[in-house]
Formats: sequence, C-alpha cells, structure tokens
Amino acid sequence: MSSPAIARLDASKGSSIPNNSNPGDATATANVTTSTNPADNVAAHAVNIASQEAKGAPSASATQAATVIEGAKQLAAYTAVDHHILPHHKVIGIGSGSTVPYVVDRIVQQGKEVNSGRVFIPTGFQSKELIVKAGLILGDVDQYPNIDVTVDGADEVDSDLNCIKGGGACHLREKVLAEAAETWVVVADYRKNSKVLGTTYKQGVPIEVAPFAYAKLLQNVHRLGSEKAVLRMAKAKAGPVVTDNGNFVIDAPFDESKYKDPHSLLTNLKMLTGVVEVGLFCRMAKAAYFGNQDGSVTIKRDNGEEATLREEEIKNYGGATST
Ligand SMILES: O=C[C@H](O)[C@H](O)[C@H](O)COP(=O)(O)O
Repeated sequence: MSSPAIARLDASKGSSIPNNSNPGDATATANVTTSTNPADNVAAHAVNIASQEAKGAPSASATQAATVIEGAKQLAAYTAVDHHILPHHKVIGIGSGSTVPYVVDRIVQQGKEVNSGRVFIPTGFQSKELIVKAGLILGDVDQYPNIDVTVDGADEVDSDLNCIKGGGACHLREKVLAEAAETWVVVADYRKNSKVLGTTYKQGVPIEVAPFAYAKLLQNVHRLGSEKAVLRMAKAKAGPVVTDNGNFVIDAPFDESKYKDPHSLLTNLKMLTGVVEVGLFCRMAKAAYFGNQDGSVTIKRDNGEEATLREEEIKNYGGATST
C-alpha cells in the first residue's frame, strides 16, 4: 500500500463513487476513481482536482491538501474494513460521511461471492445510495436489529473514543445502527483525532429535535451553557435543515469543561423534552481508525491501546481483529 505522497498519476481504472455528505467539504465532492491500490486512488483525485482547477476551481496548495485528506480517509476506511469486515459477517451497517464511500468501495473489492451472502443496512439517504449503486443487498434495521459490524465516520473522536457525530444530520440512525452492532468502528482522517471533543470540530454538538419544539429547546440549550447554539439552516434552501427523519438540528458548542465529561453532557441534553437524539456517541466504538498525512494509520482501541501502522505494517497486517 503506497503512501499518498508517492501516488502515481494514473486515473485510468476503476469505478466512480460519490464522495461527500457534509456541506462545507466542497473540495471533496469530485467523483473518485477507485482501484484496489489506495495510491492509485489518491492519484486519481489529483487528476480530478487538476481538471477542476483548469475550470477555475481552488488553488494548487488547497487541492494538494484536499488530495492528502482524501488519501487519509481512504487509508482509514480500507484498513478498518480489512480488519473488521470478515467473511463470516453477514449483516453490515454502513455509516455516513465523506469517508464512508471508501468503506463501501473496499467491501465491494472483497468480491461478489462473499457479498452475495450479506445484507447492508444504511444510516441514511447517502449510505442507502452507496449500497444500491454498489450493487450490494439493501436491508433495514427493522428487519435486522442485530448487526455484525457497523463502520461509520465521525466529526471528532477523543482519547476515550467518544465521538461528535451528526455534522451531516444523520446521527439518529447512526446511533441506532451503532447500538445494534456487535462491533462499531469509526473511520476518519487525522484532523478528527483529538484528545478532547470540541478541539477541532467547533460547530458544536448536533442535536436532532422535534420541529415544533425547536424554539423552546434553543432556550433550554442556551441555559445548559451553550449560548451560541443555533438552529442549523440549509445551504441551498430557504429555512432549516430537515433530517432524513423530518426533524430539525440544533448545533450547540460548549466549553472545554463540558466536553471533558461528554457522557454527562449527553445525559443532560437528552433529558430535554423535544430532543430526539444527541450527536455524542460515548464509549460506543470498539476502535477508531485515522488515516494520516504520511500514509500511516493510527488505531485507537476501546481498551486504551493506540498504535500507528506504517505502510508496510498495514500491508503485512493481514490479521483480523474483529469479533
Ligand atoms: O451526520 C453525519 C455523520 O455523523 C458523519 O459521519 C460525520 O458528520 C462525519 O462526516 P464527514 O466525514 O463528511 O466529515
């Protein structure tokens, strides 16, 4: 597995996959050409971005940074799938976000034979589309309340594997699929790897709320200490973001002192009447995989272990760690 830094400029093979769910991550919305070798795919991004630049899109340094980030996402996703989605796993949850297309890509690379005996459960519109377009078998959590493994993205992950999720407003279904899974694994790039939540993800805790209750809830969230909490507004529509479940989202930033005890914060927010789900996932992950800029992958596990696998170690790991 080659490092993103030494990627070949060869965009000739593979299929095109959509690549982003969150608004504000527009540099990552180009179609991605995929192959089994992550290095090829990083190179494909470079070609894609270069052609976008020719049409007046972002500068070379911005596109280079975007390429490195995409390479990191792919490394995290591919490594997590290799470690946790094993041939005997038959019911698999597919999360949301910009790293998840690479998860589906790697699952497809495991082959038609193994995948024909599996069912894939989506966490929202984006992952449903990914499953269907990849030709995988779609199911729902009401048919399959017991999932073998769910792999999902995150907005930020702390040292205890607590996560902020919901930047794409999918956290209700994501939490249901995380709870339903025997193993829940998070994949992300290096920017999401923090000691304390709120360090890099500044928008705050996403809170899905019943629409009619939003104004009262905003007051109550302000009183809980998030004076800057706001109703999330849509970017290309007048009015608020409406989730896949027909609800609104409040984004509530808190001080570091609150983020240091995310479980108490979660409990206090969840107790507010009208809250449907809170985008704090506390100690739910078995492991979190972060792709790094240098082509290595950092793995944090729920037992406190942390390891960084370099290129050769990823390639030779070959081992399954999942249940
Ligand atoms: O609601 C969205 C999900 O929680 C995503 O997994 C999270 O926002 C990360 O998304 P991205 O990888 O696009 O930053």
